[in-house]
Amino acid sequence: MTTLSFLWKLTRYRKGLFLWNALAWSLIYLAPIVPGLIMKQFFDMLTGHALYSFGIGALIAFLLLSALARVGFILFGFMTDVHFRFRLGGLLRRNLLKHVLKEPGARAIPGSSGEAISTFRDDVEQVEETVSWSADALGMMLFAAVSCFILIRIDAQMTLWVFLPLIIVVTVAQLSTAMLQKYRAASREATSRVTGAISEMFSTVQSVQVAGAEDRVIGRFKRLNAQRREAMLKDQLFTASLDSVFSNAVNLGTGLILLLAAEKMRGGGFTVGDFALFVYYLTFVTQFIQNFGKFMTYFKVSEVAKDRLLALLQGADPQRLTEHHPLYLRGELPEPEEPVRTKKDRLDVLEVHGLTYRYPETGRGIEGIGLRLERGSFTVITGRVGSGKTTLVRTLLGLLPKQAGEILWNGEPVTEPSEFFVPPRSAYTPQIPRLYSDTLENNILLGIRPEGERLRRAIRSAVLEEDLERLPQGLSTVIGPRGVKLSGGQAQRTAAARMFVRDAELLVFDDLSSALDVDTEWKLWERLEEQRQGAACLVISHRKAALMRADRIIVLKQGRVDAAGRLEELLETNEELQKLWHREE
Ligand SMILES: Nc1ncnc2c1ncn2[C@@H]1O[C@H](COP(=O)(O)OP(=O)(O)OP(=O)(O)O)[C@@H](O)[C@H]1O
Repeated sequence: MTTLSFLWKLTRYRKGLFLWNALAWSLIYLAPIVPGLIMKQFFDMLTGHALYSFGIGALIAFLLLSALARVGFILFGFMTDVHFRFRLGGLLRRNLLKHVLKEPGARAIPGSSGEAISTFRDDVEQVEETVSWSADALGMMLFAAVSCFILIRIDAQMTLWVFLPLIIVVTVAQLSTAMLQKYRAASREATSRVTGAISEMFSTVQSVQVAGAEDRVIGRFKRLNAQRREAMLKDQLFTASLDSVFSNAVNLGTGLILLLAAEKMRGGGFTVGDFALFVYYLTFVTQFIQNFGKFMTYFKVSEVAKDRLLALLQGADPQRLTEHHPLYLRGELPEPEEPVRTKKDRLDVLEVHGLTYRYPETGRGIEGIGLRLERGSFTVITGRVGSGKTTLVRTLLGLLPKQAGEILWNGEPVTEPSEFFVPPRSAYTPQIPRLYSDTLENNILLGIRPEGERLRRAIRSAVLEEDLERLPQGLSTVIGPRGVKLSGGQAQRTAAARMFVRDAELLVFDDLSSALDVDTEWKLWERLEEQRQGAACLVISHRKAALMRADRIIVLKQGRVDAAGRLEELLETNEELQKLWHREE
């Protein structure tokens, strides 16, 4: 997608608003034409060259009126501009966020969250700026055309001297854009790395303290800042140099005009009013040249911004970035849609054949996994640390992109696991639950409104009801960023309640019980048994409470299925399971 078509598609999102904006800014830029002509009239009146004769009072009234009209246009222009660019930025951020939330978890963003935030903030703002400046560019061009017409009629040669600097500036700007783009990309990259480091530091405070790595972390942060300073300096220096080229070219032109005008006035073919008009318009022509250069710079820089925005899409259709969707800026927000359960969603049997995923960085992962889950079954995946348990469930659920294998839901192939394995078909609790700084209730519900007793039942199944009584405001307790006000076990059970309240057909637990004491874990599995109404459970665990309950155990070793069967047989035949079992003892 070219930058021009990208910006054009965005502009079309609010055509009407853009037209109003373009009209307002055209009027703002055209407005100085009028006082220029009034001034010419005034000086020609003084020297007796005036075509029409007005009193001084009338001229002052004209000047005041034109100034007032310009103030009105500016007010209107700023209003349309703010509304227009806010919607454009909103659309871009909405489309990006929608894409990020739809991608499989492991692929959601290509870099760190800090880098993504910098793209959401700075690059979107850059694009807004460019589109908003296109209205200015239009207004400036109109002013150039009209003033040029008036000035050429007075003196064509002089007019050339006004516009000559413009041609120089445009050429210089064109020639240097490639370099500017390079410096801008480098400075944005360096800023992203600094933001990324800040977000990493905040999210790993405890690990840094435990490892005693404060000095090294700060050292790295300082190095990143030094790199950013260097990149920013180059970027700013180059931009400022380009600016000074623009303004000096214009100053040079001004000097030439003054020399030429003096000569012509002595000859008598040029009135004082003409001179006043040239000098007056020159100020605006200067602004025009500088601003037009600025617009061209913005245009080039927005190419960098566009590329960084597209990088967040990770190869998805670029058109997704500019698709037109409502933003709901006024009135009530639409209710989130609760998934409707259909007959096809019911799980009778889930089969997996030859499932493979290897992490590109380490070449480790899972290879050729097969499994079969029937309605109401309880399957445990077990194995040593690093044997591939988490990779298996994440690949099955589409949170990692499978590299080979087939997944069949009631015999039907699942083509997009990341879109398919969501409630009401499936719900998942990861090893480390993701909780938010909100109330416990909102953390469990995440926007849905369960009817009747569903929430209370989910809380009971997750063995959370006693904790609720002890929390100061029960379900309305705000649990702090990432749920820091909860214990590890409470956080895991909150995540479990979030899963249970969705009444899914397939419940996937990744080591849910790792932070639970033995009694609580027994209670949890027992209550789940009473409540789950035919849902199949896929549970990663090496704990006895889960293994003893399993209809089928799958033992993983180095990414492959080492053995599968019931506990009693495996305890006799499988060495891996024997070791895990005895370690538990
Ligand atoms: N993000 C990653 N990038 C590269 N390699 C990874 C990544 N995550 C895991 N691995 C590797 O893949 C293999 C399987 O990891 P996985 O997390 O699936 O094991 P696991 O059995 O779930 O371990 P645990 O019991 O610690 O949760 C391991 O060798 C691990 O080093």
